[in-house]
Amino acid sequence: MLSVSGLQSAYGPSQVLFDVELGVGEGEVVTLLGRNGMGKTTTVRSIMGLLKPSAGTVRFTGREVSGATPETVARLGVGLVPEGRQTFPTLTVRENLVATASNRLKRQNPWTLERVYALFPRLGERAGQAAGTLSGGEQQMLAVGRALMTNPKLLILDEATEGLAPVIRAEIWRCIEALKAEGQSILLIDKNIHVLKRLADRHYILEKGRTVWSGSSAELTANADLVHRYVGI
Ligand SMILES: Nc1ncnc2c1ncn2[C@@H]1O[C@H](COP(=O)(O)OP(=O)(O)OP(=O)(O)O)[C@@H](O)[C@H]1O
Repeated sequence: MLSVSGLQSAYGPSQVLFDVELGVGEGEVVTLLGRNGMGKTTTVRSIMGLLKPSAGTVRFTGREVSGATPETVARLGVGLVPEGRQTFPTLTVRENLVATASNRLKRQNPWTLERVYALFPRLGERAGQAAGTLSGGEQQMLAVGRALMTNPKLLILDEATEGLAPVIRAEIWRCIEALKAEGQSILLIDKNIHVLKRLADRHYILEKGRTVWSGSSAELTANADLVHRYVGI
């Protein structure tokens, strides 16, 4: 579904990605791991068309999308929950959810307000409340709900549980598990490696803008020194 190969990206003169390789198959949950500043968010920005790669390829559902606009990438079916949530603060929860909603890919059983409220009952209870007045955890749920309302083929979550209270974090994990059970393809960036080992099928580790390791959850578990070296846990 998503295949990234030899990806290089820079911010002006400063090169950040040197050789990123990663892939997400249909119905797979895949993680991108690595310490702070190793290039995870830059990889996501490059996939989404928010940053134009200087070399390498990004293919999504068989189409080359390196250099495509964010609108094109979104229209092809990539939904992003960006780092820092970025919901529309003055719009209500409901307005946020419908603002970018679509089912362009004609998915059966598409996401609707009702389905999002069933997944996150707190959002239903606060449907008429301005997003800016929600707690951090509720805003995160809204960011996930908003991405789902675009009915993406691939959902990318960049640090979706960062800074959340454990109970809220658990709710986000529960939601991701439910999405996985439905066959949703997901690329996850997160630091909760213990949860990720249980939840995800495969993992990639980035070190200074390069993919230095990839493998299954069992392989990751068997390589505690690897995790310590590259992820710092
Ligand atoms: N807009 C920018 N301009 C210049 N350099 C940037 C910019 N954004 C990020 N960088 C640099 O690119 C490198 C990779 O950053 P990136 O945000 O991709 O890392 P990350 O692995 O996602 O880390 P984190 O977990 O801290 O978000 C860092 O050295 C960072 O300082």
